[in-house]
Formats: sequence, structure tokens, C-alpha cells
Amino acid sequence: MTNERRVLVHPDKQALTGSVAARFLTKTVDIIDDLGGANIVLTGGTVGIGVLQAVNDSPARDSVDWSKVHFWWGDERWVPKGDADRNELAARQALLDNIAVPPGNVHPFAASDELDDLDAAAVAYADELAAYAADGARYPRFDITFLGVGPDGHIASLFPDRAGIRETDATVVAVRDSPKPPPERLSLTRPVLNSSDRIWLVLAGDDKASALGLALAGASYTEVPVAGAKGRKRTVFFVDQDAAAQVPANLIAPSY
Ligand SMILES: O=C1O[C@H](COP(=O)(O)O)[C@@H](O)[C@H](O)[C@H]1O
Repeated sequence: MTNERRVLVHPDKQALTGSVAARFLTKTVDIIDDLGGANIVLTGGTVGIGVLQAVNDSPARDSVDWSKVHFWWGDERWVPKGDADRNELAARQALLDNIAVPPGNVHPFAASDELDDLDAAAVAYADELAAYAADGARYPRFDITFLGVGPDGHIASLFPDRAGIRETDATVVAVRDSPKPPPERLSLTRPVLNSSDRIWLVLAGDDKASALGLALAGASYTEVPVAGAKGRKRTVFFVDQDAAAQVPANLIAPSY
């Protein structure tokens, strides 16, 4: 098995989200068969939530034993629990509220009306990760990590030329200077994201083409964070044609 990065191009965003949803359902069933359970890291963003909606709409949705799946988040915006900006809320509305996942298997970051302090929320999530880790580890084995990608190349809440993307010690960072609103956020760090067996990046639209092209051309991950995303076994970019506009043809794998 190779862990080279692959780019799978789809005609449009709807085809992309449907295809990723189908793969996700099949792969999750396989992971549960092999390992007894699955840890999935979710993303916010338009395509990430579109994938969850497509999973929800799939006739195969209930082929997964959701009681064996734990859901985590790669990042969260520091807003109140019911705020429309919250990645957790969007994921719950798109999928999690509609499947038989036990509440204790869902691991959201704290919200700004639950804890006073952003640093305390980062520590709380680091503790939650550690509570589900194998002996001696600081976070669980992650099977699939979804990442959206911003037009500036950010992944999770790790932004270009900010401290978070350089962090290699902490598992969770408090972000206070996000160039994309809201400014305060929480994020897993790059080593934790990259510990995942599979990273599935999901992005669509011509505003993402430059970041994707630069990342695949070898840009520095401190300048284009998506360039530094690499899973232990697989790293797949699921993109639409618009986002793929600057991807070298030799990197595009057949997707069907
Ligand atoms: O703020 C965020 O943005 C990115 C990408 O979002 P998109 O709407 O441009 O696809 C997302 O991956 C991240 O989780 C989120 O907090």
C-alpha cells in the first residue's frame, strides 16, 4: 500500500459529496469489521457538511453500526453552543441527530457559553482525547480524518503563517488570530491530524484552485497549511473540476 497523495476529480460538488459519502459508508463498515470500532474526525465548511448531508441522504446510511463509531472534530469556532457558526451544530443537523450514535460517542469541543476561557477549552479537549487513547498515547487511533480547505490553504483552524500550524508539542491549540471570522477557535494540531490512518480532504470551487495547486507543487506547509496534510496510510483529495484547475495532470487519478 502506498501513502502517496491522490487527487480524485469529480464533475461538480454534488457528485463529489455523493461519491465521498458512498466511500465513507463502505470504508466505515470495513473498519468496524476489522477493528471493532471507528474514530472519525469531522470538519466544518461547505463541502465537509455537504458530505455529511449526503451520508444522511444515502439509502446505505444505516448499514453502519453507528454505536461503534466515535466522532471527533478537527476544529471548532469559539461561539455559543447554538450559534450557526458552530461546526458541531452543522454536523448534528446534517447527520448526527439522525443516526443511532450514542451521545457519549460524540466528542465536540466546548462552546464559549460552556467554558469561560479558550485556553481551558483547549486543555479540556486535550484531556478528552487522552481519555480515549491507548496506554501511553495522547489521542485515539483515528481512522478517517476529514479536512476542508480554505481559499488561503488553511486546514482545520491552522492558518498560514500563524503559530498554530507550527505547533508540534500540544495536541490542541487555542487560536486567537484567525484571519477568517470568528477570530477565536480551537484546533487539533498538525501531528494529531496526520496521525490519522486516512486523511480525506474535501474541497470544491475555483477559489480553492490556487491553494490546492500550490500544495501539490510542494509549497511550505507554514505558508499553505494543506501542503502539510498527510495521513499514515492514505491521503486523498476529493475535489471538483473547478478546484482541480491548477493540479498537474499527472497527479490526477481516475476516480470512477
Ligand atoms: O472555518 C473553517 O473553514 C474550513 C473550510 O471551509 P469552506 O467553507 O471554505 O469549505 C473548514 O475546513 C474548517 O473546519 C472551518 O472551521
